[in-house]
Amino acid sequence: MTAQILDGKATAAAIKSDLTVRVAALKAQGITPGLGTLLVGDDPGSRWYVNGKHRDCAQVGIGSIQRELPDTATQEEIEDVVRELNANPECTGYIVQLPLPKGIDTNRVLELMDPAKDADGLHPMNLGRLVLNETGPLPCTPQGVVQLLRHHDVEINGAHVVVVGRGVTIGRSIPLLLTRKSENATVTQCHTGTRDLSAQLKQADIIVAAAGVPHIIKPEDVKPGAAVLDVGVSRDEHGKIVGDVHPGVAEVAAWISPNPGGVGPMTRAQLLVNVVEAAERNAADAV
Ligand SMILES: Nc1nc(=O)c2c([nH]1)NC[C@@H]1CN(c3ccc(C(=O)N[C@@H](CCC(=O)O)C(=O)O)cc3)C=[N+]21
Repeated sequence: MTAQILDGKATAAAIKSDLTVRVAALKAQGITPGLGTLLVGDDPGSRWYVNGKHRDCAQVGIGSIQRELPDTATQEEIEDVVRELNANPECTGYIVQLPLPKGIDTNRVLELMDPAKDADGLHPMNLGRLVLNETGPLPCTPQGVVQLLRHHDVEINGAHVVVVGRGVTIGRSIPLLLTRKSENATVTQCHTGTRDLSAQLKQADIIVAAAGVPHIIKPEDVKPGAAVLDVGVSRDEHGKIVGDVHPGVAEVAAWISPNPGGVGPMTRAQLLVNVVEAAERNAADAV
């Protein structure tokens, strides 16, 4: 058996074409959504991701506001840009590209953001709203995972999902999304303290691998017919992406997300969804 592909590129393209229509409707009401990005330092990977986000914006008609600081920037200088983006009416949503340089208090920066402009869904207010089942921007990669499953009609209702990883941006919020009544999954969260990861994985109908450990998910640990999502991004010595999922898993699983081409494009699409939905909420509030 060879697994079917959870095609993140195609799914993201479908989401973007829907957003193009919604952005046009907002513009007809005199509202142009604008995504701001703050990039601190000149890590080439981070720069590439930020540029990709602005390319996506151009495709769907969202404006771009780019801010950059050198990696020597102080906490104060970073917070000044955050205050500027909070106040800037052209910026309807923004992200502070993570990670920030060593010595910067990231949580303080995130808390200073206007929660109504939080395009990443990582502000404490918005993570709290998620816990409380209130509407708000959702964390991009976790919601990208949910949408990728939904788009391919993979049964989530009643499924046993095993998440590997507990990082703040991804692993920690995936169970919050998947255990909502609308998704109705049963979730086991595994991490480096899990005693017998292999035994947990063998129980899973759906595996979400967000450990950042190359090939931690091996074919012998996957139940035949499972869906496996590869969120991990490590690099080999040639700079090529190595995921958390061993390629042999494709022979056992029913569904697999390629990496690249799976969860990455979905993360970017969800960022745009958050920007457009925030603008739609503002438009509704203004009436
Ligand atoms: N505040 C903040 N929000 C983020 O969402 C955020 C961040 N900081 N810091 C860095 C990570 C990384 N990230 C990616 C997004 C898309 C792809 C993506 O589209 N990748 C493509 C191509 C990958 C390649 O070839 O290099 C793919 O998977 O097909 C990858 C990585 C968002 N991040």
